[in-house]
Amino acid sequence: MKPRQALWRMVRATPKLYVTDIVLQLFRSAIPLLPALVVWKVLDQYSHGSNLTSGVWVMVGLLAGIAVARVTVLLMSVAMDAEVESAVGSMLMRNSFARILDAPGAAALRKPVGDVVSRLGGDTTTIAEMFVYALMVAGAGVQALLAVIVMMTIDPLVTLVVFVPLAAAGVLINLASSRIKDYHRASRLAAGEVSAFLGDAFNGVQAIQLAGAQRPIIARLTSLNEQRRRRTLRSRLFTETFMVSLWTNTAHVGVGLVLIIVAGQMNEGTFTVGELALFVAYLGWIADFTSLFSQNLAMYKQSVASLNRLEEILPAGGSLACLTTSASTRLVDVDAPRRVPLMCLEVRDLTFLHPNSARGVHDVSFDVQRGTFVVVTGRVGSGKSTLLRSLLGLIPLQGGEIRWNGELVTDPAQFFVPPQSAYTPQVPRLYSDTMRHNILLGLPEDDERLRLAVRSAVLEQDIDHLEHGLATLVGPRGAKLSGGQLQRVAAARMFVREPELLVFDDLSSALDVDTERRLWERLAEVSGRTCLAVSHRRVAWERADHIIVMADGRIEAQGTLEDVLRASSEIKHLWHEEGA
Ligand SMILES: Nc1ncnc2c1ncn2[C@@H]1O[C@H](COP(=O)(O)OP(=O)(O)OP(=O)(O)O)[C@@H](O)[C@H]1O
Repeated sequence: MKPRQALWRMVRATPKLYVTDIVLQLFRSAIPLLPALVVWKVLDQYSHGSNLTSGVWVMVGLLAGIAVARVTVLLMSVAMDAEVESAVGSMLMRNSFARILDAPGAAALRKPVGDVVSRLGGDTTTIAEMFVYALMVAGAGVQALLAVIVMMTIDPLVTLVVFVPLAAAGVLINLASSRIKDYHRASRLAAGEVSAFLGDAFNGVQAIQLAGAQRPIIARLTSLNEQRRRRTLRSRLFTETFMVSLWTNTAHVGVGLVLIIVAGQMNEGTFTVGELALFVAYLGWIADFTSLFSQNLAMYKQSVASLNRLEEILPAGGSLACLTTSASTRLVDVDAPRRVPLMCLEVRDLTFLHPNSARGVHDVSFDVQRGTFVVVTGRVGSGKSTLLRSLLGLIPLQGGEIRWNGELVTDPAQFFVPPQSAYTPQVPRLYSDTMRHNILLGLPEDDERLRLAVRSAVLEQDIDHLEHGLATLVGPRGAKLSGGQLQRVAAARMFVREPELLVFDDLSSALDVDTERRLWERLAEVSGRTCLAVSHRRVAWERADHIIVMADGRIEAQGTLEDVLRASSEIKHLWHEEGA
């Protein structure tokens, strides 16, 4: 789909809004033409010897009435402009978000987070402003047309002369239009690079400090900022200063030409003072239209660049068509899935290889029965996380099938969410909010349920020691908590949802042995809980009903602890390492 078609699709999505705005724009533009008409007629009557006293009062009355109408329409149309701007901006943001969130959970963004945020903010604003300007230009165009018609009825020759310099400027602007797009693209790219760099720097503050790399980081930021400054300045100078001044000055040349041509006619009495007043006033409006038109042309070119930039952040398969669709998205009409009590989860020949390393998991098959504790173990890089992620639909399955009580799960990403399952990744994400809100994450307040979840996650003592308990703010991404606390807040977030299947990816990395042991003990306190957990600790293996040992992306052995200790050299190795 071409950008032009995509923009038109957005108009068709909410036609009433645009029609209302354009009607208001027509009034907003037509009313300012009236004062010059009044002044023209009054001055002409005066030139023909009428009494000015009564005419002045009529003129004042009419001008006052026009002024009131003008202000009223102006206020209404400004309010409607804001509606259009927010409709366009929110449609683009909502659709971009919906597509990004529709991608498998663990799929990486196509651009750094900072750059994505910059595009969602800056580029959507560029497009939304272009729409508002386009509607203003439509009104101003009708205004200019009406002005030209009135001027033509007075003196066609003088009117045509005015357009010669404007036409020349139009050709110049057309020649420059591709440069406008390139300059805008370069300036937005530089802004995105600064945001992306800042995002990465904030994420890696500790690494930067440990490496003593503050100076080079600041130097790099300074150079990126300088590049952004230069490119933004070039883009603005070219579009705003050069183009606007070209149009406005050309219009002024037109006024000069009118004055030169009509000077002789006024002497002869064929061009009146009233007509001159009207020409000068209307030329001003025509100049405004041409200036607005040139700005809008520039904005259109910038919007095309911005639309392409938004398209670039969509996951594979995303296009301009999905950015500009008016169909409601999952973001607004998502329904909580119906609980389907788990009896047996069957995984058969599950395969996923990471595209850039060709490593992952091959032909993995196992069962998880209701109420059992299944532990996945293996050395670093043996495929444990990939196994959990592909099972849960966070990365797309390349082969194999998953059955829940015998029924094929066709879309794991949609299915493996609460109340069916909940998952704690190796590095859980918390939000800059209170501990309570991080655990509930939108669930209705229920103190008893919360207390049980906190107990199951072995978090109660930590909360008792915090000054504000559950109301403690955890800081950005939970930065005020230790790694172990962070893991357990995320675990409590799972428990409070009481899912059919609890999935943990490697609590051992952040918890000491004793805390991990207590967590598995508490897991068993509530009967019927089913859990699939990655762990390489004896405390987990000893409680496990079933152990899956991974080696090089395949299952080396599975069964009870006794079974796997007999059959697997991997777990023997890990067992001795653990003991040591
Ligand atoms: N995003 C990725 N791109 C390319 N290869 C990857 C990616 N993630 C993992 N791998 C590779 O896939 C294999 C399995 O990785 P995985 O993270 O599943 O192992 P793991 O057993 O969970 O390791 P750990 O104990 O360190 O968490 C490894 O060889 C790893 O290098």
